[in-house]
Amino acid sequence: MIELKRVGVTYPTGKVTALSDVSLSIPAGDFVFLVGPTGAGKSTLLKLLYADVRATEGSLTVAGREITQIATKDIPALRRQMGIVLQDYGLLPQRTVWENVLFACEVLGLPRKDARQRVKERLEQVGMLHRCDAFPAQLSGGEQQRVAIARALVGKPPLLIADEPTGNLDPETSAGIMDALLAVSAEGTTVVVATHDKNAVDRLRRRVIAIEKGTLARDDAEGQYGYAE
Ligand SMILES: Nc1ncnc2c1ncn2[C@@H]1O[C@H](COP(=O)(O)OP(=O)(O)OP(=O)(O)O)[C@@H](O)[C@H]1O
Repeated sequence: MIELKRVGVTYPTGKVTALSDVSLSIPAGDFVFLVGPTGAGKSTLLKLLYADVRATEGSLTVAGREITQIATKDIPALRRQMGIVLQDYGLLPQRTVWENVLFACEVLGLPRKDARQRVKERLEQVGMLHRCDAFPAQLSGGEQQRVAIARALVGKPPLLIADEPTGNLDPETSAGIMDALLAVSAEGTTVVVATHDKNAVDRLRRRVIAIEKGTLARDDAEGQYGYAE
């Protein structure tokens, strides 16, 4: 599903090397936590996967395609293969929960009848169907993040990328969000989650890839959070 070969990223601004010599392979269906101190390069690694930043060294394949030199015009097609969940939820404030998820279906060009069924299924899966008429401002952070996950998944993408999805949430709500991601993984979706959520990583004991100072420090099959902060 994901293959990085000796990938490096140097941002042009200030010549910051965010990643160097990172090689890793994530097979389809894997659930991976990406951990590491602030500034280690986790977001950069995720951004590479959805072609928001480009590799300046090495090569990478995502969802079966070589994307090292992907043309800008081909990026929307790549992103249709994945759901992306970020820390700030990114819901449209003027639209209801239902409309937010339906909008993602429209962007994907799904037939209307099919779309309604999928919106219902996904909101049910994340436990938010009962709030389908609410606007984002009427929801808690955890509820908004659940809706964001439903929206990311409505196109049934083979890959889900989440960047600190529980960053602003209390431990109990975070646990619920992580369990929702695990449920998605159980359906066969490949899930990659960058997180500082020690509780979740230690509780779920999944594959843990640790990045430190832009390099791959650790890759454990049933890993734990710990690294020197
Ligand atoms: N657009 C950019 N231009 C220049 N430097 C950047 C840019 N984005 C990130 N960096 C730098 O690249 C390095 C890695 O940043 P990145 O955001 O990937 O870290 P992170 O591990 O996700 O951190 P955090 O846990 O705080 O989110 C940092 O030194 C950061 O300052």
